[in-house]
Amino acid sequence: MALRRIALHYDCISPYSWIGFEVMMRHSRMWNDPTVRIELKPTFLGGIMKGSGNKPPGVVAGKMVYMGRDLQRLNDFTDMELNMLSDPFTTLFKKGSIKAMRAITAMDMTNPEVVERVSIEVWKQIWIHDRDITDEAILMDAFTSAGLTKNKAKEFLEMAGAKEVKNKLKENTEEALDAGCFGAPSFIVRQDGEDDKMFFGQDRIELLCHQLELPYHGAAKEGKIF
Ligand SMILES: N[C@@H](CCC(=O)N[C@@H](CS)C(=O)NCC(=O)O)C(=O)O
Repeated sequence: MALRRIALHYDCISPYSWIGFEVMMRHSRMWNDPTVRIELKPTFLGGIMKGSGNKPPGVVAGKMVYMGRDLQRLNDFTDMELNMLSDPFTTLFKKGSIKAMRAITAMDMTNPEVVERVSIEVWKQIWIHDRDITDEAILMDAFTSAGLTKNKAKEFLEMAGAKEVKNKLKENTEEALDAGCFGAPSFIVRQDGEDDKMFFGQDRIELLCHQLELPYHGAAKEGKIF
């Protein structure tokens, strides 16, 4: 069978991206299918919002309240321990995630094997510990918790300022916009001879599986997301 590629566009500022990432990676391991390739695409959600003319759910008061409840329900359903942020407005809209996502992009360009572990540790810092991921010391903690040496972690933080890295993050973001993305996580399915198909949300992995005729193994397996 011809190769099916699934581009997973995510941003660590987005808790739903974390869930989508874990669920997709678990499915990929369970499928163990050489005709399916997951391509991790660190993306800048702020750029997606701007480029698509969308607004983050948090700017609508009711959606922010709902998101808090939704995350709690997701915790109850899985073994995740997501916390609502103590100051969501500052964390999500003033501080953002660009430095973290640029550093992860630098890893993707040079050491892609660390991207999965590091991304998860960055999500933990913000969405479990409510820590400031614009602070380099917090990012260092995340990178070293993922197994990087201090020197290597520092190197990636420095690389985050490089033009090629900034351009690559922009490129991933534009690629998502071109496919019609307006939020995260987004999954773009690519197959030779077929139009690209975009799926928005961790809760649409079931439909993605149906589209690709791949087994869906649930949002959580025996209560575990991982
Ligand atoms: N139902 C989706 C919601 C995902 C979601 O709300 N993502 C936010 C970022 S954390 C977003 O991009 N929202 C844009 C929108 O809802 O239009 C899911 O469960 O994954």
